[in-house]
Amino acid sequence: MLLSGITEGNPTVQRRAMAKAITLLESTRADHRLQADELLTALLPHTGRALRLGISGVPGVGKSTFIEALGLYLIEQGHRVAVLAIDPSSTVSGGSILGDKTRMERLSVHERAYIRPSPSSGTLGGVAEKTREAMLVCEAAGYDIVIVETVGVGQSETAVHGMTDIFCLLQLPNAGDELQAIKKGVMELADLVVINKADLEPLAATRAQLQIQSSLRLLGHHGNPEHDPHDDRQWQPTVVQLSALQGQGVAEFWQQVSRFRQLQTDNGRFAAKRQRQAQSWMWERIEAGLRQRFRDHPAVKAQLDHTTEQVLQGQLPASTAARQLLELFN
Ligand SMILES: Nc1nc2c(ncn2[C@@H]2O[C@H](COP(=O)(O)OP(=O)(O)OP(=O)(O)O)[C@@H](O)[C@H]2O)c(=O)[nH]1
Repeated sequence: MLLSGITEGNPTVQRRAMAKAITLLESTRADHRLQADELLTALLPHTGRALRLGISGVPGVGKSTFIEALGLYLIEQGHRVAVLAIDPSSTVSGGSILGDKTRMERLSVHERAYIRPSPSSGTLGGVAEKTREAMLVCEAAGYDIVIVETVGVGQSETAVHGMTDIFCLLQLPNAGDELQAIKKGVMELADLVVINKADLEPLAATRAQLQIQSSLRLLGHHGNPEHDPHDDRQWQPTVVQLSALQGQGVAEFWQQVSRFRQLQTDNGRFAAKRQRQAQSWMWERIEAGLRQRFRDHPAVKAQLDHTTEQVLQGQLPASTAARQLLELFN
């Protein structure tokens, strides 16, 4: 029922089915998880056709303004747009700052848009897993552009980068910010850097664009040794200027995204990246699952505190402790 509601339902039925499916995916009950896995497997043949776009940037850089402008532009072009979010703070506070519907007032009420806030509990890995699964639901429902948004802090950017086809980093025009991004290692993740609020400081925006463009050339794409900065059949990370507030530069931004898609499809990297992502996703979840089972194992549970204390007191080498605990798990 849920399956046909998602793939074939009229807009109202579909929206309800999507919300139900995503709630099911986010549930922690074991029986729900079984149903969710069945649903995902059934949905899989209907997925994979959307473009998955990751967007990050520090609070205040203009993500919501940009996503709203981009979303409305894409809808005008005939697309259907889903917006999902990974908010690391939600895992701590239980509340979500991202994906709040009031932030994108026009987009959120549009019938060709679907906006879902960040799942609000669990580890970052868990939250990312649920978002990735929600993305599949959106794709099965025929949304051909899926935007996954995150704030420019911590590991959440790596998570979003790991589930999207193209990763865009929003930056402010004033100098200095780009250096921070380079330091944090986020710049290497970016396929496309957007200097937003270019209307406020046009000169600074141009300066930032040039600076970042040359840093990106130095960094090499994603630290990938196979990347050749002179090969025009490969995507070269690009910097664009934009004013989300005035809607200026949105079409140019989309042109770049389309060029990325075309180029990377032609050279085989688009498909290869998705395969790599699926594989590392599988391993990440296996590792997370094993860690949880290890912690829940009765014999390990009984011994863990004591052994940890011994390691802390310098009475037992950490590696020996690990071996002993793993022995108990066996
Ligand atoms: N001048 C100008 N202001 C902008 C532009 N884009 C966004 N703003 C303003 O910047 C402020 C922050 O924008 P948001 O879109 O809420 O920023 P955000 O990054 O989504 O921030 P959070 O929603 O807190 O994560 C708002 O007051 C916007 O109106 C722009 O291109 N030019």
